[in-house]
Amino acid sequence: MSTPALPVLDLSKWYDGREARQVFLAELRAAARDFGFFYLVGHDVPQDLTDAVLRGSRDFFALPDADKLEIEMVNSPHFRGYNRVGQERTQGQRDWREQVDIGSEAPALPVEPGQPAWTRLQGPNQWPSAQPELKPIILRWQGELTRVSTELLRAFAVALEEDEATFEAITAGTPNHLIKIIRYPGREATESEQGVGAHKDSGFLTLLLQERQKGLEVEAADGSWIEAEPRPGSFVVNIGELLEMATDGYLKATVHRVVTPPAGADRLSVAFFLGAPFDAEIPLVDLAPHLKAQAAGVTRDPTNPLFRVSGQNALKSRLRSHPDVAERHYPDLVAESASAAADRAA
Ligand SMILES: O=C(O)CCC(=O)C(=O)O
Ligand SMILES: [Fe+2]
Repeated sequence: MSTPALPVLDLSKWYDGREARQVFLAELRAAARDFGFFYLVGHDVPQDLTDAVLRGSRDFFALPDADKLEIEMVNSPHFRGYNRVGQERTQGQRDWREQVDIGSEAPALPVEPGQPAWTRLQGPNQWPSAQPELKPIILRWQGELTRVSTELLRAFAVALEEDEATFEAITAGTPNHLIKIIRYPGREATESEQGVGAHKDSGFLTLLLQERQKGLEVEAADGSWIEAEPRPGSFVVNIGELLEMATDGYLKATVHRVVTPPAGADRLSVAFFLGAPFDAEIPLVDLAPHLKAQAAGVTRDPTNPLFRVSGQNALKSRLRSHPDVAERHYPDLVAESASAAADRAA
């Protein structure tokens, strides 16, 4: 395996006495500031579970279309379930991938007048009846990755010279997350190469499991693209827009994309996005002056407003990525944003 351009961090150092912890924190700060991306090893997620997740993912995508479409996302007001290739969009362009979205398991809240629209994001997942073994595997995965990402967020707080519990409002109780099981089919190079278009992740932290095919690319400070090849036993970790916002840009959310594999190959990955509970306000960390002096501020993008309430951010991202779900389950909001756009154009 070639030497990776992105740093490799070992989470076992965080648990391994004071000196090792200090080394880990310095590495974490540097990786987060220089790239916003790193590989994580030493995380203690059992290999047999990782293998089962990858096998279960492969088995799902090998099911007949009818079994996959049984859990099509458009059935779900909570944006859970299966999307066919080309169904999802990034920056208005079709992504060449099929995928299943699975969130925190919770009952849907009653839809009542006056409730914010994002309360409709909470709800049950859709599970394929043709593959009953998938649900217990993914629920175990949710538990393990919640443990790792919660611990990482504690480490980030300490690396920022804050109390370990700074982000407790995000991770206490049942933290909010989204798992995306993704398959990128291969394609002739003459077609679009957009597996997923260039974007930043919208949550706090992302932990990505890659199978064997490369394709993930990370934007470097000079605008070039760094390949983040699969490394067995590791996760690729990156910072999302909410952690950038919480730290006034001291930690940064980095743009990345996936390039479609060549015809005849395909690529499998499983992403875990740690978000904040929908009703949580994003905490704004009051950084020590010497850190504040290095904080770049939050990137402002008029086409991508950031909100303090987590659910508002989550709904914004979901409506943008899944216009079919938006039209079926949120017609009021679609009409509202169309008229706001018309007002702006007038
Ligand atoms: O599949 C991957 O490697 C990355 C996917 C990704 O960046 C995303 O879904 O946000
Ligand atoms: Fe991403």
